Amino acid sequence: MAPDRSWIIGADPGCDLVVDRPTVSGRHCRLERIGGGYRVEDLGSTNGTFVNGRLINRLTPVSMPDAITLGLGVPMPWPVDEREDDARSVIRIGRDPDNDVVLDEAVVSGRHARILLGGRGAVIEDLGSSNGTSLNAPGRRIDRAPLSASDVVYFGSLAVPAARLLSSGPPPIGEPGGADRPRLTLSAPAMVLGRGSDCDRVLDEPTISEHHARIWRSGGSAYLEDLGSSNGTFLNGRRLGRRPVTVRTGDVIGLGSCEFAASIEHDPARRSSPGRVVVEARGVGVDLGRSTVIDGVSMRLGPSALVGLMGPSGSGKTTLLRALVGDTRPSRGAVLYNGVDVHEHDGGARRGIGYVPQDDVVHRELTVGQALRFSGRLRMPGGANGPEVERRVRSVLGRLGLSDTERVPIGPAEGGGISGGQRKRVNLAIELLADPAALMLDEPTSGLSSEDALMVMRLLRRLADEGRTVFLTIHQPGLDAFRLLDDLAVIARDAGSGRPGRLAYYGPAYPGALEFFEPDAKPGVPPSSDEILRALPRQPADAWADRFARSVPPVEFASSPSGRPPEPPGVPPTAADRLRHAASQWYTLVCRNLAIKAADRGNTLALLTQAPVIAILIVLVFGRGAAAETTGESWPEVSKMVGSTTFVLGLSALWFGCSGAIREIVGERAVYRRERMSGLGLGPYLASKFTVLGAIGLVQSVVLLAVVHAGSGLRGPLLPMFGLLLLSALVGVAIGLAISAASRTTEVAIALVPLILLPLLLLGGSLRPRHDLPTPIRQASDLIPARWAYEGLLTLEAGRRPTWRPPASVDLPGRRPGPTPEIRDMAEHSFPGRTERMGPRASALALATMLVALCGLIALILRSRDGA
Ligand SMILES: Nc1ncnc2c1ncn2[C@@H]1O[C@H](COP(=O)(O)OP(=O)(O)OP(=O)(O)O)[C@@H](O)[C@H]1O
Repeated sequence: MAPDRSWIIGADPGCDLVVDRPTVSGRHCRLERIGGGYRVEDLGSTNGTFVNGRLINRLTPVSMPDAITLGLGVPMPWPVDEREDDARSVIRIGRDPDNDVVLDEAVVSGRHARILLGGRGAVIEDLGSSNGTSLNAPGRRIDRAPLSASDVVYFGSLAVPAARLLSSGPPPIGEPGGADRPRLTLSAPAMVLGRGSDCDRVLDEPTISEHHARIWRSGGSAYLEDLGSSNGTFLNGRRLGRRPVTVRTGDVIGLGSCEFAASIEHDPARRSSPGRVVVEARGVGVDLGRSTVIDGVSMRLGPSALVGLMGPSGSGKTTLLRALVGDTRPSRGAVLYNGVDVHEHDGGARRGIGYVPQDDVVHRELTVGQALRFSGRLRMPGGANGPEVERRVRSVLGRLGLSDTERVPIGPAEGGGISGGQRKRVNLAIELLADPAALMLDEPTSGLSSEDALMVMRLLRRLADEGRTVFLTIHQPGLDAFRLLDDLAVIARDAGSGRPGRLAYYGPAYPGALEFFEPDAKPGVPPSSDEILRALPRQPADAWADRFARSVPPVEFASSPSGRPPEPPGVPPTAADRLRHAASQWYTLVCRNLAIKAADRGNTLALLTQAPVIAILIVLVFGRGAAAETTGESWPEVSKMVGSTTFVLGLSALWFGCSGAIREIVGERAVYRRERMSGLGLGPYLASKFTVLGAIGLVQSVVLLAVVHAGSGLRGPLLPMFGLLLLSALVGVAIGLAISAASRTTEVAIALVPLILLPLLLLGGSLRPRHDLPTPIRQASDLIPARWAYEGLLTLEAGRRPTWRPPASVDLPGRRPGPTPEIRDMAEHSFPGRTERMGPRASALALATMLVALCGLIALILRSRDGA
């Protein structure tokens, strides 16, 4: 009898029903409608056609409730016309608020598409949208196509994983899986089934084990797992192995001799905003130093997806993450954020991404509340005002369970600070202040206990469910944490080969990744993410990468910006706006610096006491040797005292400035780097450092001069001397900041100190008079700020000592013969041609020039590190 109608089903585009899966053959099977029923025939496919778990080799009668699978577990889609009556529910998708899934994006039409959910799978239909609906690549437009959870649907150019859409549908109408089977409804995140009284669903049947199976929801899908039962767990007639399998509404779950129809209830949080951001890596390669760390990485991070990145230590996870957030510029390829190249558009795109680096991006001296408020003022878009920042800080603290720690200093934990897990959450909280649409985190669970790690992962799961794209590097997560991931990316790199890390896998995390790497299945041992890392060394990284590339269709990218640009093009800021913004950043940073100094009492006390202590020491060492008339000292004694005292004065001011600044930048490098990515200006940053350190230098200069001037009997004019000391202190600050900016660690910065201090001493002009130095060294000494401070202070002092004459017997070596062996002579001798008018001016000018040059140098160093 001839069929009424027939459909060819397979992977070839010309088939009536296209199922584009690696295990499905080009023309896989034929479905026929005949009379009131259907029959199916395999067309010589490689992997076979199965009906209710049995391989068929001839025309086999089937009906809609039968489980028909193509190759390795791919459900056969029913022709949509046939299924219309069978469709148990419809998910409407579009921009209009009355859709089941609302995608509030310009590229999405009001009523864009719908998904028909039937007993055996789903079909998506475009509803005549303006920008079309495509499947798995932006260009592959469809009017109607079968849909599975692993597909990515493009609404215009906005990509949304199908898993997210399928989990958003309304509850099915009618009895799933046939009216004759009892329904097994998953409404909680997880459910254990078995005979034991502690099970979530107690099934008192002799063929059911104490703890028989578990069913749980994760990342938009539901999974069924056998818990080592005696009589097995079945899904649509196939016995489960050790690994969990995806379960959908309508599937038939068999436990021992009992059968149930699965009904997966949907998570209402997923229904409104499946996400706004697509992050794409297009063939990204990064060279660092002389080695290529990663190469050819292409991936697309969909909206509201929680994606993990695993790989052996040193494989390039952090490098990839930093390229994705715009912190490291790829040597090859590009990173796009909603179609905008993050590295080309300096600000906007980058600022839309929340990035939590491995190192803390908080000052440990501050309390949790202070850290968040300062960060909020610096980072919240559009220069948010005080009440807005306050509201946002309170809301974020509450959401992350940190309200109780608001007044607790951040760290260290052993010094009464918050715990490691709380600190990770504070770092995350800082990012959430600006409500980013994408969040990238470098090892957010490292160093945490398994409970804390799970808590952080649950938090990230929630953030992804709210519509964010969340991407994190992770080392060997526990099974519960691993299950929370939607997708997993794995980087493989051959240890010691010098070859780059390659993308070895990117796809569903659990159990998909375990299946891909085919770890050794040990009966009774629960599967674990460690098996992936153990499997990697079995093949070279290139072999994994090739195998992965063969297993999935090549990634295609949107050719035009996909979705909403990261920052709506508003009115460009005027010069006045920019100035106001810079002033606000400067003010916030000054307040934060002061708060840190106030909290860091030990360090600040040391900074403030060093001036009086050193001043008293100078007086004690040199006594009143400079007050010649009163002590009756001889000429060389007095000139030596005056020379040494003025030299040590200038040197101390320089030193105070330098030592106060040496840790300032290097000590907060991670914070600076992160804030710079989110729009911190270099000008306000440097200005804030000079403001606070300059104020400290000012107090120190006043104390130093007051004590030494009075104690040693100096006669130089106070105000000009103070001006020179303050300038010296500022140059010292600039030297300290330059060392701090150039050093990778605080230890390196401190190790560089003698390199600075000793030339100041040796070439300053006091230990060895300048004119005695060989010519090149003398010329080099003009670059030494201590020499200028000395000249200025000495000539000021000389100007006030015109008449004193030493005993005739005294002779100063190298002194010009003549009758006036005054201190003026010594100044003239050391700095020929400088009068008491010229000397201080030349010194001030030289010091000011050095200050400006050093500021330029610090800015250059910091700028060169921006993209490093
Ligand atoms: N600035 C740099 N210059 C040269 N090589 C670098 C630089 N930064 C990192 N590398 C090298 O790149 C490789 C990858 O480093 P990366 O930190 O990305 O690895 P990872 O997978 O995150 O490691 P881990 O898991 O240990 O954190 C390492 O071999 C590292 O030594």
